[in-house]
Amino acid sequence: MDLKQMKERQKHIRNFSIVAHIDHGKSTLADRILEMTDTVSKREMQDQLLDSMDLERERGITIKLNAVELHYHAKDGETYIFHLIDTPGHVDFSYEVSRSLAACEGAVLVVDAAQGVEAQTLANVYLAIDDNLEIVPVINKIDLPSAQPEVVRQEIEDMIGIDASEAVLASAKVGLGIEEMLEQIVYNIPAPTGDLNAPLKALIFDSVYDDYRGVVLSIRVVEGTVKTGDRIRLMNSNTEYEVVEVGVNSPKPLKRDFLMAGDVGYLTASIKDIQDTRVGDTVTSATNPTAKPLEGYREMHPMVYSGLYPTDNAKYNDLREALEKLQLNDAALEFEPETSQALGFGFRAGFLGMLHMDVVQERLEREFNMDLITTAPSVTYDVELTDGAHRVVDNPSEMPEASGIKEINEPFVKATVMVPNDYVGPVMELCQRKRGIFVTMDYLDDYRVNVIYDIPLSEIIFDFFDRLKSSTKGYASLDYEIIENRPSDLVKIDILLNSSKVDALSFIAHRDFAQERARTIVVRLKNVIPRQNFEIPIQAAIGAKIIARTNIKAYRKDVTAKIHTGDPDRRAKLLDKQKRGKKRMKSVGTVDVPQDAFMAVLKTDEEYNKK
Ligand SMILES: Nc1nc2c(ncn2[C@@H]2O[C@H](COP(=O)(O)OP(=O)(O)OP(=O)(O)O)[C@@H](O)[C@H]2O)c(=O)[nH]1
Repeated sequence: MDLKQMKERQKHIRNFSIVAHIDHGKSTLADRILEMTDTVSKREMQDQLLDSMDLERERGITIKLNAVELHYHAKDGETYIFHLIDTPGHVDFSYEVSRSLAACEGAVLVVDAAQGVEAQTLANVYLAIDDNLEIVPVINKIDLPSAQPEVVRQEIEDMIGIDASEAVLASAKVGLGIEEMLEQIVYNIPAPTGDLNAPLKALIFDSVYDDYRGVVLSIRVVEGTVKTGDRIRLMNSNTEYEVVEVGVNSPKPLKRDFLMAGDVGYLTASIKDIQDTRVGDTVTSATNPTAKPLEGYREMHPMVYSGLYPTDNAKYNDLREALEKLQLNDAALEFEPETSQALGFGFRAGFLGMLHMDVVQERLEREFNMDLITTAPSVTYDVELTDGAHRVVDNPSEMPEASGIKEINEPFVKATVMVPNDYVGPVMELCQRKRGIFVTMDYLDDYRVNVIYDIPLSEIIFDFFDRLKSSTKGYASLDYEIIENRPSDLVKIDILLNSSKVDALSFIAHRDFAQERARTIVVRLKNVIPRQNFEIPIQAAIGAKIIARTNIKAYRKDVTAKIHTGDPDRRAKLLDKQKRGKKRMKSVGTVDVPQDAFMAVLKTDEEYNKK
């Protein structure tokens, strides 16, 4: 292809993302686009094709971003090359959103015609506006009887401040408005303009590890071109490789001769060392390098930490390898080795939020066959000691002795809850119960309010979101950002099983709630730890002072007798069942402790209320 042809091709490229609040229909809309552009044959069409991980399909949420190349035959008779980059909508994953937006010139903004603009719609669209992307508004789900497209159109104008007079009225479900949206993408989103003759400059916006090909980089070429055999350099890690293959996802990988400025595709170069590739890094030519790397991504910092331990201690190295591979396409995941007296060798891992934590744990179990014990999540505390020194504590068991502490500071977030008028009461009640400090309340229109509170992050990460949803019949939406550390009157509570302290069960609570919580937790532990042939006392203590206790009674008769059955098949089955049941248990001293026990600290309010 000569330069003139390349220039012509570049004019026909459109790079865009779809941004929306969770469940407003991004994935369904992406599926319709794939159909309309004949990218996938009907036979291959599987609902929500872009959500490639099983986990995503099961949970119905988009987590990893995916880029596909599509060809659209527009009404003007020309064929356009679309690169569609999917983005997640959940509050935990906004870092992924900013990654995909950096590879685009435009964004399709999807708003549910019945729900209207929600907290995450705003957060995500502002990321796009900050990046100077052209916005194509789409009002989706107009097939719903409760749809109010005109109200929502006005909302987009008032709340986001963009022109929505041309907003596409669509139904991804029944396939309405899809062509109009594709036409608007062609006309409203600008073609990329990167210099085709300049030295190669490409942004790594995602990467995955493939056993055969090594690291597969997802790149947006900003300037120049790249082809098989080129020597490339990763600028931040300062390593060089020879390109083995370039191509696009269509959505299956499709080999190409080259990628040029404006293209979004993949690149492999037999990169075996995962540490070398960093999302946000710039790829350039080793022989003719560009002077300055692209601006990387905003770094994301984990907010929640938990311990990950293999149930089988021999699997420690497998767990490390699995974490390294996951980290490759999950820039926000952090981990470091940790030892626990109770659990042995494992890792302390940092996550963006609870969903992120769940997803990582599930991926470790499914994709890497790990059997894990995870400890209750904790935030990071800044502890000022009496000698003036500061210590950062992300593991409750490492909290220094109370006598050595001057002050404990915990992270606070500014939480914005968008809710219909009628539910303001329950929302405020919930925020107060979670130690929230009221900031302000803004009426958005006649029926909706933004309620703003400063709340300790530790209260948000547990069950706040579930509670918010259930107390507002699902109408509230939440967005939050970390603001600062503030002093709180916090104490560490230790749990003793059979009189010995189990470090992995320690937790931090506000002094006013400590006793109540301790009581709840010992009862929960009693319910989840199986009886053994001796009595097991469970105690909760602050320092040397016991603040709650209960006992797990011993077995009365030998239930193992039950498996002495004559039928060998049946016996094998029973033993097998027993083995499986045992899997997610860890022997702590003389007591077998199941996974549930380590999460007991998370279940809070139901038990309080029951009392
Ligand atoms: N009635 C109706 N339902 C729709 C429409 N589009 C999507 N849905 C439904 O809305 C739900 C959410 O759709 P998704 O496409 O999974 O939403 P999403 O925004 O991709 O969600 P995340 O990927 O989790 O952020 C699904 O049950 C869809 O079937 C539509 O036009 N009309």
